[in-house]
Amino acid sequence: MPYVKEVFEYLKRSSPYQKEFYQAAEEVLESLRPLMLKYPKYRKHKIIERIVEPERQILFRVNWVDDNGEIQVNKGYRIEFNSALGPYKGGLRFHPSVTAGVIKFLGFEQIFKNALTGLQIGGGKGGSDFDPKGKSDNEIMRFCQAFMSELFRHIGANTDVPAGDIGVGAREIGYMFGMYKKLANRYEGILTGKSINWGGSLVRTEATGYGAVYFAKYMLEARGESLEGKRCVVSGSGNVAIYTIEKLYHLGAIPVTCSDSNGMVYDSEGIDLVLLKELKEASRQRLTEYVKHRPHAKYTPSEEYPEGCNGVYNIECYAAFPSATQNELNLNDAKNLLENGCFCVSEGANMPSTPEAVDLFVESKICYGPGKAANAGGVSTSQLEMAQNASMVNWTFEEVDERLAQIMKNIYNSASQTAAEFGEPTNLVLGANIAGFKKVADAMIEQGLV
Ligand SMILES: NC(=O)C1=CN([C@@H]2O[C@H](COP(=O)(O)OP(=O)(O)OC[C@H]3O[C@@H](n4cnc5c(N)ncnc54)[C@H](OP(=O)(O)O)[C@@H]3O)[C@@H](O)[C@H]2O)C=CC1
Ligand SMILES: O=C(O)CCC(=O)C(=O)O
Repeated sequence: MPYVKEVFEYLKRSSPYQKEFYQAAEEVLESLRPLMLKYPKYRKHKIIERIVEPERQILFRVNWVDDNGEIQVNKGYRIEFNSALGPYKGGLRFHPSVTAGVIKFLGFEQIFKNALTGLQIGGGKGGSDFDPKGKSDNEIMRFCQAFMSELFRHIGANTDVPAGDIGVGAREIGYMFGMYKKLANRYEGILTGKSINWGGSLVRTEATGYGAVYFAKYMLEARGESLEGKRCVVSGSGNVAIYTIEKLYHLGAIPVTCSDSNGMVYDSEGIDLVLLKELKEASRQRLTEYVKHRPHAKYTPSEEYPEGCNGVYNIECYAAFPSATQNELNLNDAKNLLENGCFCVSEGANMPSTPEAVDLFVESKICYGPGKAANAGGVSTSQLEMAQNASMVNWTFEEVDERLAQIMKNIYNSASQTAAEFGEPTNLVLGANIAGFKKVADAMIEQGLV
């Protein structure tokens, strides 16, 4: 269909140098071909042309002072992509690799992910090229305050509700919330991922990792399989990776790897979760420390990974949980996984697999859960936090966890039923993209040209 191609060419011309955004947009647009043929109304209302343009993009300067008294300057971003289904919702990423194109890809994915949850949340994302690594706690606080001193005028409990992502966890959310409260003179739910002591929800910390494992469980159950007793590989060692590992243990699986940007750990006896939490959540150390406490485990620096490969995906496993960052799993990695018997890939990270790797997973008909479906547990639980804030109640851990599991099941059902409706029952990329798009597109039509 030349129409989709034209929109894609337009995007490249009008938003130059945003390769991650083109990648995310191309995957969605390609999936939409059968839907566009079946329902001409989407073309009539120019939904594709409208949905690829953010409703608003905010780019701002962030000045702050480091511990040596030097002035530092970073870029801040918030993209308010689509509000057809509710207030803009999506995390903030602090990482030196952040660019306008990275934030745009993340915001674009967020529209469809949030729609899939079935909850009333629109799509947004934000962040900064600030590098939290090696910064003192005071530097982190001053940066977060400076960032919020501009962001506060754009967000609101019913307007735009950011949360965490790479480099933004409970500590950063706390500092940003404090600054918002001071500037706005209001105590309200303008961020999620807050501490339990002052408005957070139980399970939000665990939600993305738990959700990715629940999603794998539902994909496998549909094929008469399970994770019990199975060896699994996990990449990353941040929030998503840690709670993926935790839930894998709950289900009787054996997670044997984790990684950071410098290298990976292979622990054939299973990752020591208490140790990993201590190293990453409490003392913020590198994974090289892990093997000092677990001498039988093997640490491989990333320079020693087989050429063109991510070492994590070279380990024999039944299921893989990419939980670090975009494009961390390429075609070589996908081939290695399949050759080593991997039958299930559930993406905790956003767009961790390259397009060639995605194609191979889809062709091979393994259980493949794309990020916008498999990692939607985080944002879903953020919405549960918003619901608790709005009604001034607190739900128990079990209550939130049950709702999370049910939401992940609904997402799986919606993606797989849509995939079946369009003639490719195992293709959850197709199913997730069409199901998410349709919800947003119908809302856009019903709300008129705004
Ligand atoms: N937190 C959430 O609720 C959600 C997160 N996600 C996605 O999950 C992924 C992980 O996020 P999260 O766990 O929150 O972030 P964290 O900052 O807690 O952890 C990120 C982990 O990924 C590693 N990593 C980051 N960048 C790279 C890179 N370029 N190469 C190799 N490793 C890298 C980090 O290693 P190092 O410390 O060395 O940088 C770290 O181990 C991201 O894709 C995020 O968008 C998706 C949905 C919700
Ligand atoms: O919890 C949220 O609002 C957003 C989580 C997020 O950034 C994501 O789903 O990628």
